[in-house]
Amino acid sequence: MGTVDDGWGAPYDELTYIDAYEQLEMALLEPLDRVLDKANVEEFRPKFKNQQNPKNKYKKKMSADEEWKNVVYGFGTTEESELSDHESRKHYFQPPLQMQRNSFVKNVLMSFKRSSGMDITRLAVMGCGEMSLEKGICEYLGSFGTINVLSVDIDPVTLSVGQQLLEKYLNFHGDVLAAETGLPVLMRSYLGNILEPDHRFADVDAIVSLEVVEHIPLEDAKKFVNNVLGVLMPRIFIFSTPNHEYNAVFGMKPGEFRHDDHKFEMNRKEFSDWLEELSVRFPHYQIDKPHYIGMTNGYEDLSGASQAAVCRLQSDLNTTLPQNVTPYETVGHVACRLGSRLVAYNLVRDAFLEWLEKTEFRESELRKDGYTPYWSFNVAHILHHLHAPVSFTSTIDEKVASKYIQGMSSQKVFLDCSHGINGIGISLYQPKEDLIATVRKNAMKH
Ligand SMILES: C[S@@+](CC[C@H](N)C(=O)[O-])C[C@H]1O[C@@H](n2cnc3c(N)ncnc32)[C@H](O)[C@@H]1O
Ligand SMILES: [Mg+2]
Repeated sequence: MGTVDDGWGAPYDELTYIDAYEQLEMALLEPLDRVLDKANVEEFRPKFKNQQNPKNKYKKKMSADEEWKNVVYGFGTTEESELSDHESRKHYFQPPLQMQRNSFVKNVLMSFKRSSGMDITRLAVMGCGEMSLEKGICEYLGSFGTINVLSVDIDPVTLSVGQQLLEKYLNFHGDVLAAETGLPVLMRSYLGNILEPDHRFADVDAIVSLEVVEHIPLEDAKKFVNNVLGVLMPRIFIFSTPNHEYNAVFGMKPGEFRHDDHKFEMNRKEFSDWLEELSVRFPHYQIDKPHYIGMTNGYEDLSGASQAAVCRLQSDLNTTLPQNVTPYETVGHVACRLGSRLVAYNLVRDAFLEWLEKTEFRESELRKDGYTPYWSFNVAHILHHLHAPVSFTSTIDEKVASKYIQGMSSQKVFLDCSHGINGIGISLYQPKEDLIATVRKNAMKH
């Protein structure tokens, strides 16, 4: 890999890409420690909490909250008001709070990558839940220089839902992701308790844990954070938790928690005191003052709905956790195939050039059914000249390859599907040398 002058993108060469793809395919063949029962995503949505505790679904919510919504937005009760998770009533925040938290993480990681000049090769998400963050940031993973994402959660049902939603997302956005710059990313999920450190999570550059600590008793939550900063020691750690004072905005009574499963909620002073304590205890981390996420007009004095900590490792310390400490079980893996379009394009280009050099254009094979005499060639034959593992070449579609060839030849080649195959046509009056020169010139840059 070359150096990046402005800290963005990554000028990987073809070989690096192909190697990465090959490694990815191998990793996807590794057996999982456990296969999770497939959870029913439809039933599970919209909130995991209701699913775990179906009674909550029918609990009537306070009217103060509904009144507030009426006042501010002029609409009445919706299904959302039946949710036990107050903040997820999306009308409070535009964009939704969850999305704002994800983009906060994206921005912090982007600037961390830029200022440190180092790739965030491995990124871990602890208490990943439905993998909202994973979905939200996958298109940026190339800019971070990420090739591995590790996600862990203790709840197999949530994890199964997360896996399914992530896979759906990756498939649906496959084309966009393929056009992004970056190496392919292996996204692996683990079943485990974040209170127990696992060496694979000690070996990462960044750890993110959004809205998780408050779901664990305070003492354990502190133990978890101490483990991250003292044992796992990532280069950057980001975690968030609700700002309890902000519950007033949702029309909640003082002391009432935002979510039934919360074991504690902190006000701004408690959270900032916690971060002070951490700074003293872990002097090798520089810990920012709390960041606030999710604002509502008229409530500026309450700062924001979520409070987040950003901790950056100051010295070149590494974990002392032994490699054989791996309590988490691997339960899934999926590929985010960033950059594959560029690789495919350049491979097709090399194949086309090689084919052009080796193929004789014989007079006897000229077709005369067109406006001018031309040769028609089967694209499949050109693709025999692809030099890459089958696992990759098999993902290159013939039709798409024909379009690439048409583009790289500056339209000096035309698409010819008139003979029942994916073909390209080359006119008798198109000099071969000129065609080769054009294709050489039209390399797509990483
Ligand atoms: C409110 S959800 C947040 C999910 C996700 N981070 C997000 O931002 O959407 C909290 C998650 O923490 C997980 N969790 C709670 N205690 C845990 C533990 N001890 N180990 C691992 N995960 C835990 C829960 O299963 C749940 O999925
Ligand atoms: Mg929560």
